[in-house]
Amino acid sequence: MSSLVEVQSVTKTYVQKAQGDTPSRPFKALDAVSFAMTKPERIGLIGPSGSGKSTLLRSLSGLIVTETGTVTVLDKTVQSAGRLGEDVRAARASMGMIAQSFNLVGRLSLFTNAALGLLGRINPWRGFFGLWTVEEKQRVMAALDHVGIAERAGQRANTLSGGQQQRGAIARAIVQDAKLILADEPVASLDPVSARRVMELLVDVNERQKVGVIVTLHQVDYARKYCDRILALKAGKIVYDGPADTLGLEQLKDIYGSEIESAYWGEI
Ligand SMILES: Nc1ncnc2c1ncn2[C@@H]1O[C@H](COP(=O)(O)OP(=O)(O)OP(=O)(O)O)[C@@H](O)[C@H]1O
Repeated sequence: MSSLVEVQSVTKTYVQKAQGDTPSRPFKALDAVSFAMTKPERIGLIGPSGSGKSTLLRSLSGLIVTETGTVTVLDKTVQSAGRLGEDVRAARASMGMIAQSFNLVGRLSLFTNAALGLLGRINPWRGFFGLWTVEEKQRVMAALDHVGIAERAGQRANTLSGGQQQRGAIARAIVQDAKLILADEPVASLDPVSARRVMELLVDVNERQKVGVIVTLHQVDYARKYCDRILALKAGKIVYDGPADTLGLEQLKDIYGSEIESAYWGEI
């Protein structure tokens, strides 16, 4: 395997609707974005609101199809020149996705939600009827234990706290044996203690299981603390790609402008 993720010159244009006297016009949500992850890293994707973070993350899994450029994950083409690759399903099978909320199927138990990580590799009917083998059950319980919520296995997902649901989504990615986790604002709606626990778990799966992590974060502080590399977007362009600890305050002020005070709690 040459790289976990390779993004080459990806551009995504949306049409901004007319407002008042201003006619509708195209604008680039992603503008010739390129980067690669050659070993399992933790990349924090930061930038002001509307800078293109979610668009970039969603294009990595092919949920958003870009006009130009190529996205490759684990040497499988997710998309190229505006078309999904033939390998996109195989690529997705190795990606664990974690969103800000609604990660789990609310009416199903936590156990079943985590077991859904097995679906890519078993007969879907067996999954549909919950006919898991003993080994599969053990695998699911081990993952729930790993994220510290095994005692909640039988509980309906919609009765779990936000932090427990996020941990359930991480357990599902572990069960799936994901090689890459794509997390879109996974801690945005959590209290600080739950947020810290979720970020620590992402560090843990990265370090112990060698899973690459790409996580969008509103809070720069989390990116600096829990990620080893930061990609900063501004108006659809990458304006910083480097170690988390060398991203300086002046650069941050330049990236965030007036949003800096809500994006960064450190000393300004
Ligand atoms: N379907 C769409 N149609 C039109 N414009 C869109 C669409 N999806 C996103 N955009 C625009 O593209 C830009 C980038 O959006 P994106 O959600 O990627 O930003 P973001 O950095 O994740 O923002 P936030 O931090 O606020 O979530 C924004 O200006 C957004 O309004």
